[in-house]
Amino acid sequence: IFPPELRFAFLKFFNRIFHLFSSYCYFDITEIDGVNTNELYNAVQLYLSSSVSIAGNRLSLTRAVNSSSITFGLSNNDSIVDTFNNVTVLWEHVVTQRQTQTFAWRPLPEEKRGFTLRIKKRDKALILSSYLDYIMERANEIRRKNQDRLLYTNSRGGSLDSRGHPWESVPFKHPSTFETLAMDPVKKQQIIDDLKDFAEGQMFYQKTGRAWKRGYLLYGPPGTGKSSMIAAMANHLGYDIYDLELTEVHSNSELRKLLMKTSSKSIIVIEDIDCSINLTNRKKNSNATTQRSYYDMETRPGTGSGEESGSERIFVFTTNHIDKLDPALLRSGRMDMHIHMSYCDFPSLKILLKNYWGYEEEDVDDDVLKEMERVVEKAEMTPADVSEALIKNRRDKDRAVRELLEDLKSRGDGNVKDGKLRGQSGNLTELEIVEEEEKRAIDSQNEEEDSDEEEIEVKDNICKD
Ligand SMILES: Nc1ncnc2c1ncn2[C@@H]1O[C@H](COP(=O)(O)OP(=O)(O)OP(=O)(O)O)[C@@H](O)[C@H]1O
Ligand SMILES: [Mg+2]
Repeated sequence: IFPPELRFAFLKFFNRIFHLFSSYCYFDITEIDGVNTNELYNAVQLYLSSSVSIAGNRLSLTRAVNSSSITFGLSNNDSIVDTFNNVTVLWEHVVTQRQTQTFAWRPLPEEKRGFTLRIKKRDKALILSSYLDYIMERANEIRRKNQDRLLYTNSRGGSLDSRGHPWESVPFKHPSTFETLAMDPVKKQQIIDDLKDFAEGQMFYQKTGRAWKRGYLLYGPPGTGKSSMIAAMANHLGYDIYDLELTEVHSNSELRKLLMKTSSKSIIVIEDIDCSINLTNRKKNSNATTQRSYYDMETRPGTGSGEESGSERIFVFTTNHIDKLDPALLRSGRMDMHIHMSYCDFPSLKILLKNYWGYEEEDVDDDVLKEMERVVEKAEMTPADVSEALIKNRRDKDRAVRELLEDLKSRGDGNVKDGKLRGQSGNLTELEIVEEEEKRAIDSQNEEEDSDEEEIEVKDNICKD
């Protein structure tokens, strides 16, 4: 009845009035912007799939290629509430049918999808840009965590692949997590907290002008979980692992190339660092410095990947013999945390019982548990040994536990008899002497570190002034 022009004008007018009185503003984020895919759309989708307490009763599920996890999403025309900095916003997923195209170079999907964000007008300035930044950041993180990890190795001894990369990669599927890692829970939590502070510390590193890196030294006998710890770190953070085989590196420039080709948010691992040293010492001049400088080198401006403060790297070194390490390697700034992985103690034993048998503390006979607590440290069994004992009798849990206890007892008695442990007299045994020496070596390093740190602080202050 009305001519279309009039109808349109009326609608426009009505809309304007409506918006004038509405206390909300709306932002449309369409999936396809012109012909390009809108990155923000994907980010919002990922973000909503994880961080919002999902209350909608219809969710869509997706699983990406190369991923082992499933993500939830908002179904068509559903909405969801989110809060950011105490501001509440509403997201709506809007899906409409697209008009059929007669011809297009690149056919568009039949449905037109988009998110509409509703924010109170008075909150707009407060949060909009920081909220969107936050969403992009979270989405990247989720993307990384959903993807399977990669393990890179330099076993080709310096030769490059067809694309000029010195690293070879395979999917990394180590199941170890901090939950399954058997070690003192307090120490474990310290490490988790340290990783968290580091991963979230970009601002700190930028502000202080320090390279965004952290070094961990894991030491202890074989089978105590050093490699498992590295896997747990990678799984926890969602980082890839670069397993750097130093014996395959022939020069500093080669090492530099390798380090330059590592990506940000990765863990660079150098296992058995004491063995690498023995080997490299043979060729004195070029390589004696190698083991020390790889850690420093990567972070010097101009030698890194070119995006210094934004590129985040964790170095992990492992050794069975901390006493054989070059003292300079233990010095300030090179290792931020020394982590002693040791024989199975009672808390670790309980974790292993839970891993393998699903045992909670109350499931195991009280007397057996007490007996285990009494003997486990004397037995000096590694978590690897205990794990082995636990899976030996897969079909008979009770028997497995009984046999493990017997095993612990006999080893413990043997150790006491051989005088390997602290005897009645309180004298230190051979083993403990080694441990004491390790501790002393580290303590003296720490002291040096402290004084070095003071020096750095002074320098920092001078710079500030
Ligand atoms: N702390 C632990 N928590 C859980 N499982 C462990 C632990 N330590 C060892 N294990 C078990 O033993 C196996 C071997 O351990 P892992 O390779 O981590 O030891 P390692 O300290 O790296 O030894 P090496 O010095 O020989 O490299 C692991 O795959 C795991 O099943
Ligand atoms: Mg190992």
